[in-house]
Formats: sequence, structure tokens, C-alpha cells
Amino acid sequence: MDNKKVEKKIYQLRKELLKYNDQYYNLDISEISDYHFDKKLKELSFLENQYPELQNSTSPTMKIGAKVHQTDSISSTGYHKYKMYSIQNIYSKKELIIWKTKINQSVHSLSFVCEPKYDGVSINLIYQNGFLTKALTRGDGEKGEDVTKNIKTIKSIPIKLIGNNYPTYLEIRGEIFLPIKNFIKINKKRIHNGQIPYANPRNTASGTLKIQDTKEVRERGLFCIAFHVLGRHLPFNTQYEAMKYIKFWGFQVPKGRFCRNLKEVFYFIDFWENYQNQLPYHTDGIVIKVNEYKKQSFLGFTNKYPRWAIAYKFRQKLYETKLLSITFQVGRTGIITPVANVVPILITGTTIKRVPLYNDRFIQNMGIHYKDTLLLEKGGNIIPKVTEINIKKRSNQTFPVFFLKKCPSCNNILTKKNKLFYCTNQNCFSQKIGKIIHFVNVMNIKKIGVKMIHKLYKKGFLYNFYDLYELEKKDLFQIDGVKEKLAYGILNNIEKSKKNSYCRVLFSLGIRYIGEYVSKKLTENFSNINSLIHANYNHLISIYGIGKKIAKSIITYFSISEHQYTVKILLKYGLKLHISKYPMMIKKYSLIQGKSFVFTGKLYCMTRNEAKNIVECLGGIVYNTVNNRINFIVVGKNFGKKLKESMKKNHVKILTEQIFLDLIQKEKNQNKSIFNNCQ
Ligand SMILES: NC(=O)c1ccc[n+]([C@@H]2O[C@H](COP(=O)([O-])OP(=O)(O)OC[C@H]3O[C@@H](n4cnc5c(N)ncnc54)[C@H](O)[C@@H]3O)[C@@H](O)[C@H]2O)c1
Ligand SMILES: [Zn+2]
Repeated sequence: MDNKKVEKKIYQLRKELLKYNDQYYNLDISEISDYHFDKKLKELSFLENQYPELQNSTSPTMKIGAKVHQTDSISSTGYHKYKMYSIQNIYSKKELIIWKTKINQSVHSLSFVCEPKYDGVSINLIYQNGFLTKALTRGDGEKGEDVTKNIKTIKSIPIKLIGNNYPTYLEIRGEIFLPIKNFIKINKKRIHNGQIPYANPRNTASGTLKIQDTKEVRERGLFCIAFHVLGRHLPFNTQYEAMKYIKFWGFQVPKGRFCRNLKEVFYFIDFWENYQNQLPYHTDGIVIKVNEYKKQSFLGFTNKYPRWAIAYKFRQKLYETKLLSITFQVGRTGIITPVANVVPILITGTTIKRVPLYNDRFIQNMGIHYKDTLLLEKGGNIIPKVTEINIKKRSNQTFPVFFLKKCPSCNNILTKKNKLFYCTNQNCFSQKIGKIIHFVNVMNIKKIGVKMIHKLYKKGFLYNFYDLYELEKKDLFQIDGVKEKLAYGILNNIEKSKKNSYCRVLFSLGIRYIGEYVSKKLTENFSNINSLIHANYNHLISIYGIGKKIAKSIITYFSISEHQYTVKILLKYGLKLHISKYPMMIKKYSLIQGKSFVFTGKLYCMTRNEAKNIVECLGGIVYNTVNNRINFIVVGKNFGKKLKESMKKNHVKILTEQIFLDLIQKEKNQNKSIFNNCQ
């Protein structure tokens, strides 16, 4: 590869991995498996080592976790006294031998402690004089979220340490996770309430730590295993002894083992690889640690990992089953998704009958034939994935799977775009129903299930999701089995849904590619729906996490008059489509909204930060450097080279401070309420 190509590849991998990190750590979503994530990370690390001039301290190879966002749900963040690290992952014994050989070059006579790798969220528990005073998540390693209130609900974490042989200041590091039984219970309840079940226990544990209702946190039944101690004057010198002490102090500790050499480590790995599925919680590998503290400190840390520990991750077990048929489902956005119906198979306690095949590309890449023998991988998720086909078991009489030509719901000819098949019929029954189901789920409207939605649709009461807000008792009474109490409950829940946040309502609209994550990014950047409706493409793609595809989708969605009508109707019914802090702005012509600014030199009337705040409050964006998106440069005293750079760009208008102030004044008069909030 030439340098330009490598640079491009590195940039692309970093962008992708940063997105996955942000989703994984801040939104508890995993779009790809850990194995594939680690493969990409390894590829990036390899390229960065080959081309050291392209190394960058912000690369995901150097950074731990993801940037901590200050969200509504958490009250504060806090710095760690001792940095929290990640652990390097490996997937083979060969890599383990390489690791040992490497550290053997600096330390000798190594012994190890092996522990299961619990699949949850890292936690830092701070004890002062034996009392739990603070609990922080790992965050980016330097700074985490303060989750003390929720942590105090976990029974396996002592509020007060037992005994008295602990130092006055102590940090206990451990893993918070959700036992499988509790995870299943939570999902059963969600399904019963018509909500989307959570994907896996890890993400659910992480999400649970962030919720505000401590009663709910307690009910969910999180668990903690403690595996690391930090502090001064510790009464022990090895990991093995440390575990004995912390067990005595009141913690649950790993089912670990002291190993004198790699042979014993391999034995431990082999044992757990088979035994892991019998545990009441998920483990995803084995952590191997150098036992002696002295040797640990000699080996030290890289930017991201301790050199004295490594995680051997289990490759997922494959399960064999047979493809019976394929159902083509019509999604709410018209996308046709193929789902494989397979011979039912029991995988870690769940009977699997259906497996997603995602799209035509997946089917063709896999080369799936009818009646094929499929190999499924479960990972930490509830729904397994098809990872391979057992070609040896393919009979001669099978045919390759071809995609449908017509919509299975409305018979409309399908359109192919970006390798996906769509039904473009706006009145397609499945799409309409799908949109309503999505809205009801996202808005968390309980007591209205899929069956009820179908019935209301057929009776003509619910043709669009906003019709929910017109429903009356007399309509509901026309549905079989609905009596006074249920009707009251439904209408009450619909009314309650009006309290949902702007971010939820935006997500509920069902705009293509606008999931929870993107919706959050959008509401952080557009304080109300009007500014989003009128956002320009450049502004949208300048937002971290919003790419071309999403920007186009937003613009297309709001260019359809029916969708603008939907927004109007929702506003009429009192749904929130603005950040509560800022009152809804009545859209008027604005010179600032959606425009990009850069400042140079010193302003007389306000500081640079004040000016930035005002522009942002009025829907504009401020950049530090001149780029192709800039519309205005505001020039103050002792201006710098930015002015010269801007003059080279025809589209940039130059404003003196006075003209800038006049502009603000004009906007101020137009949008009094918003401006007052910016002061
Ligand atoms: N699928 C995705 O979208 C996605 C995104 C980001 C990260 N990931 C996965 O997460 C990994 C990085 O996450 P990470 O930094 O949290 O690392 P990690 O989860 O792979 O391993 C480090 C963590 O393991 C935990 N742990 C559990 N048992 C332990 C024990 N007995 N001793 C010591 N530590 C123990 C600790 O909390 C420690 O911080 C990636 O390599 C990838 O596998 C996946
Ligand atoms: Zn259709």
C-alpha cells in the first residue's frame, strides 16, 4: 500500500472504531462483535506500528474506553486517583506464549494468577476509613461517571469493610454485571410491556448503572466481583494474597487459580472454555496476571494496558442447525429483511428458531442455499449470527437463495438501492404498522401491543402513529376484550407519553438511520425541531457522529410535506420537540441559524467564549480554524492570519465586530425568549 492509501485506511479505521467505542461505552449498543472489533483494532495498531509518523495520541489504539459525556442521567464525573487501564486481548495460545516470552526479557521466575474475565462494566470503589465513599466508572481511564448512589444498591458491595486491617484510603477495582437469570427476567418484563428487549447482559448492566431511579437499579439485581486493589501500605505483595484479603473485607472475588507456569495456565483456560456456559453469568475469557506486585510494577503500563496482565478471550462456540425456509420481513422504512427459519436449537438455555440474514449482500457473500447446514455463533448477544456454512453437508438438490422481486406485504415491485431492497409504496400495510409499533415502543406506551395495533388499524382508528392522540374510549370499546379499566389505562399511558424528551420523540419518528444514538447527537446540536428541519447539509455533517448518509436521510425526510405535517400535529398535541431549557422557537428568517462562524482577534464588547455561546444558542456553529464550511469571519483587534486565509475563500463574508453585534441585535429582537436563555 502506498502512503496515501495507508493514511486513508488508518483514518477510516480510527473513525469507525471511535464510533463503536462511543456507542459501546456511552449508549450501550454494539453494532459489531467484540471479535471483529478487536480485529479492526489490531489492524489499526499494526498499520500505526509500520508507519510511526502516522501515530496519533487520540487514536483508539492509545485511548481507553470513550470520552465521558455529561448526560442528564448522571449527576457528575470524577477523576481517578490512579488511572484505570484496559487489558490487551488475545485469541490464541500462541499469542500467550509470545506475551510471556516478551515479559520474560525483563522479569524472570514468573508465576501467574488466572481469573475468569467477567463480562460487565469496570468499577472503581473508593473506601475511606473502611467506608464506601465514592464509586466511579472507568470512563476514559482518567475520569469516570460518579455512580455512587446506584452502586450502593448492590448487595455484593460492602458499604463498610469487615475487619480493621485495611489502609485508610483504598481503591477496589472490579466488574459490575448482570446475572443471566436477572437479565432474562428484565427482558420478559419488557416484552410483556411491549418494549424492545435488551440485547445482552453487558450493555444492560452498563445502562442500569446510569439510570436515575435507584429503586429500579436495586430490583434489577446487579452483581459485583472485585479483582484488584490499590492503596498505600497494603498488607500483601501478590495478587493471590490480595484476593484472600478482599474476600475477608466483604467482597466476592474471582474463581481464580495460582499457576506456576504456562502449562498450568493452559489447563485453566481449557477447563473454563468448557465450563463457562454452566455459570449463572457471562464470562468472555481468562485474565492472566503476573502474581507478584514487585514484578508487576517493574513491567509497568503502556498508555492503555498493564504489561503484566493479558486477557485470553474465548472464541465463540459454533452451533450447527439446518435452514428450513426464509421469511422476508418488511420493516417500517420499507427495507426488506430476510430472516432464516431454522430447525429449533437450544443455545445456552434459549431455543433459537429464527436467525437474521440482514440483507441480500450477506446472503450472497455467504453463498447460502436452501436446506443448508448453518453454523451459528452466539457471543454475548441473545440472538446468534450465522458465521459459516457447512458446505460438506450440502446436498446436490439445493438451490441458491435469491431475493424477492415483489413486496410480500403489498406486492409492489421492490427497488434496489445501496445493495438493499425496498418497498417504496408509502401505503404499504407492513410499513405503516411497523411505524406505529416503533413509535409505541420508543415512546414507551404500555398496554398497546402489536395485536392491539393491528386491530385498531383494521377498524380505521389508527392509520398513523399520531392518531393515537385522537383515540377515545368509545373507539377502544369497539375492540374485542377492551373494557373500562383497560381503555382508561391505554389512554392514560398515551397521555403520559407526552412527557417524553425531545430526543425520544425525534427517535420515535422513525427517520431512516436515526436511532437513539444519532437522535441524541442531533438534539445536542439542534435545540428544537425547526432548526433541525432547516439544517443545511454542511452543518449536519460537521457534527461528530453524523455522516453523509444520515445527513441526506434527515434532509430527505423533512423535505416531504407529509412529514412536516406529522411534526406540526405532534406539536399540536403537546409533544416535546425542543430542549426543555430553551423554549420552542417560531422559525423566522435567520442569518445565524445553520451558519458557521470563525473569530479572529480580540473583541471589545464580549469575550470569545461569550460570542461563541450566543452564536450557538442562535443555532450557528463556531469553528476555531478556517475551513470550507465557514460562512462568516468576525474580525476583532489584532486579528491573525485567519483573516488572510478567509479572504482566499470566496464564500466567507467578513464582519467587523460592530456588524456582528448588529446581527445579534436583529436576531435578539426576533427571538427574544431564546436570547434571554443565552445570557
Ligand atoms: N462490539 C463493540 O462495538 C465494541 C466496542 C468497544 C469495545 N468492545 C470490546 O471491548 C474491548 C475493550 O473494552 P475494555 O477496555 O473494557 O476491555 P475488556 O473488556 O476487553 O477488558 C478489560 C476489562 O476487563 C474487566 N475484567 C473482567 N474480569 C476481570 C478480571 N478478572 N481481572 C481484571 N479485569 C477484569 C475489567 O473491567 C477490565 O477493565 C474491546 O477489545 C472489544 O472486545 C467492543
Ligand atoms: Zn410493501
